[in-house]
Amino acid sequence: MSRTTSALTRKALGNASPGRFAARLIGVRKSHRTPGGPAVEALRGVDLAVPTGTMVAVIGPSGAGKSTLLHCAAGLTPADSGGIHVGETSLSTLNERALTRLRRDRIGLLLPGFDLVPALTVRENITLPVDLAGRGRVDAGWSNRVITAFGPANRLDRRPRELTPGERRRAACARALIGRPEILIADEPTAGLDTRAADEVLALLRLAVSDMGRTVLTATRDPYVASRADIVVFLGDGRVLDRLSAPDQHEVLLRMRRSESAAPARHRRAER
Ligand SMILES: Nc1ncnc2c1ncn2[C@@H]1O[C@H](COP(=O)(O)OP(=O)(O)OP(=O)(O)O)[C@@H](O)[C@H]1O
Repeated sequence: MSRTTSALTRKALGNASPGRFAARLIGVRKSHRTPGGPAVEALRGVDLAVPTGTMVAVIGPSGAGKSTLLHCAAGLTPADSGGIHVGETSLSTLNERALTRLRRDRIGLLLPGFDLVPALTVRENITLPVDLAGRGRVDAGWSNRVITAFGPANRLDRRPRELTPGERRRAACARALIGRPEILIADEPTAGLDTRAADEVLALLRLAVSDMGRTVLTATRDPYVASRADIVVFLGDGRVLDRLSAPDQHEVLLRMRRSESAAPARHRRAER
């Protein structure tokens, strides 16, 4: 993206009318500092808009900055510079307490390592966030919809170890949806699953958008997963390299290859 286009994109994103976007990142930069080592620039000025009621997939190779982007969008990691908005709220205006409340009330998280609690049943796992936050915050109708969306009713009173890996991931997905979040942020939601199980998880994410009116921001390395999104954003070396609407898998693969071959040249230019 040229400097002028990027500046225009930032202006457009910054002026976006309220409600149109569930999340916006405007010129976000983020470096990771390691003790004694050089800082790693994970995001180098990322502009990204996630339209309300869509599924947006960020795709890129390992180290492209996908997880850092998702963590910044979720308010889990502060950006070094740039703007991050969830709905109309600018994260930089929030203190730690308000940020915690925003994450609890408005964002659903499906992140690696967010495993189910082994001692609880599937139903208890799914409703855990609302039970911890205090009953009554979410209406029974919504809870029932989410529990039904998880899938087989006869699995609800089982422990996580009795489920298939796909069912466990779907339960984690339902748990992320139970608080009726404006946006569900899912990092590699199908990682480690076979095609069938991955399809079941993707079906639930699609349902969250089409039937439940949620917005999904996800990250993946898998072109098939990305092709199930409404918009695909290609990330490489901490930059947005390309975007694609209404993707098909073949086109995602083509653009991935194109982005990957363009990235080193871009990188070389930036270092001069
Ligand atoms: N906590 C951290 N400390 C130091 N460097 C980090 C940290 N987290 C990420 N990085 C570095 O930042 C860059 C982007 O990492 P990130 O995990 O965001 O990429 P990714 O696209 O999600 O990769 P993957 O697909 O492998 O998860 C990488 O070079 C990574 O090594």
